[in-house]
Amino acid sequence: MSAINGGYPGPSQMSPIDVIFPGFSVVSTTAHQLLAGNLDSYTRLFCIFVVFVLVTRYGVNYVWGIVRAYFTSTIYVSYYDEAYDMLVDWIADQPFIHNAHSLIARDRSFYFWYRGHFLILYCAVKEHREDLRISSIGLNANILKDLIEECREQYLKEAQRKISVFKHREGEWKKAKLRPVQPISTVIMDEEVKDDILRDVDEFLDQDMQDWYAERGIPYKRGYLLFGPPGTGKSSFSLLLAGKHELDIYTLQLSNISDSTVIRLFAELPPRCIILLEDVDTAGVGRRGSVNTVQDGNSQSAVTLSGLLNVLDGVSSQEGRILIMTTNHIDHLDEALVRPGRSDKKVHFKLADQNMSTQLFRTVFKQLSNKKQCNERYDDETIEGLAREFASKVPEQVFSPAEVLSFLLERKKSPYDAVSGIESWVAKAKD
Ligand SMILES: Nc1ncnc2c1ncn2[C@@H]1O[C@H](COP(=O)(O)OP(=O)(O)OP(=O)(O)O)[C@@H](O)[C@H]1O
Repeated sequence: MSAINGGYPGPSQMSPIDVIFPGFSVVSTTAHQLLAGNLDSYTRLFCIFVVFVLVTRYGVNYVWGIVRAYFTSTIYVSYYDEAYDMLVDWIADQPFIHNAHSLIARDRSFYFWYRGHFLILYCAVKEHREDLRISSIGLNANILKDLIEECREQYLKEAQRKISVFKHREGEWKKAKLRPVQPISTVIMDEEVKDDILRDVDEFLDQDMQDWYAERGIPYKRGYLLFGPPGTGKSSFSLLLAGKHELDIYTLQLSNISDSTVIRLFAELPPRCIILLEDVDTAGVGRRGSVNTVQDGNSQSAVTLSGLLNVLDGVSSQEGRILIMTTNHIDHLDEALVRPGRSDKKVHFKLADQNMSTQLFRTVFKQLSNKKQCNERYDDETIEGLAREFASKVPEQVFSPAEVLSFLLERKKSPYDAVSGIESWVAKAKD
């Protein structure tokens, strides 16, 4: 034994130097034996292998630890920092990540190039929250500052692409949520009808238009009545219209509100905004004489048609406000509500026809570049053929776009399943 060890501590014995350089004893013992040449060739090969493993295991880590400690710049982003959300949003769009949430679920490192610099992203999970650390080689931290700045800019740009939706609560407007702005093309409807209303809104919001109205003494406001069966896209269209023009949207359910509250809420509207009155027919204000009685505080009060008309015509509802009323039953509405001046344009939202079913199919199964797909990749031609086949099996004007979309979403993993399942779904739905 002593001949083999040659006076050096064996692998099982720890020398104090092992604390500083783990594995030192093993390496030095082996090296000594090799240099002494008193081993047979198999043992020598084995020793070389062990040395190699140890050097790889400890040496690389050790050198990397030194580089990290003394030759890298690092920024730490805690879960509670504002920069955390910005960074995670940015990471989610990077090609080296396929799913940002899988990144954030466990301890791991990612290596990537950013503007010609090699960066390391490390995610550390601590007590159900994650902290991020990004390092670059070199002592100049400018590249990390640039990265954070880019994340911030992207984040702010995205926030701008969200619209504020206000709802009324206890007689006050409350910001309900920020909604991401999607293109209005995602609402599928007759293209001519859509173009017509979009052109009308564009023209109304044109910069010179306010003066044009003022010079002629015409109140600067515009009203639209969107009518059609449930689930045909009336509310979605209104929200996306707000997004398109970067306007805040104020939504009002008239069914539990009094005249005095409506007056107060309209008085608080900002100059340029959209006010959305949903399902005006169900509010009890659809026709003259009908009164919707509600509890408002302690006193019995009700929103009335005349009360609503006064508010819509009043000064507080001018200055560039767009009124959108939606209803499932245009025939239930009083003429006064439908007439031009209050409803300048009436837009019919229809049940799905063949063209709409084809477009809904495309929406669900189209391939998005750089985005993770939840279904297998199919080429455009295949999707196009399947979309036409699918639409030919959906009867015209029977189902709402919401119903067709919901059917497709349940089968979003396979366009073939959607095509093969549509006939039995239609038959069942018609029963
Ligand atoms: N024309 C459409 N194009 C695309 N998606 C649609 C369309 N219509 C409905 N949808 C889908 O159905 C959901 C419900 O639609 P939405 O609330 O806009 O319908 P609505 O006509 O306002 O219904 P309601 O009359 O019941 O208020 C939407 O979130 C959207 O996903």
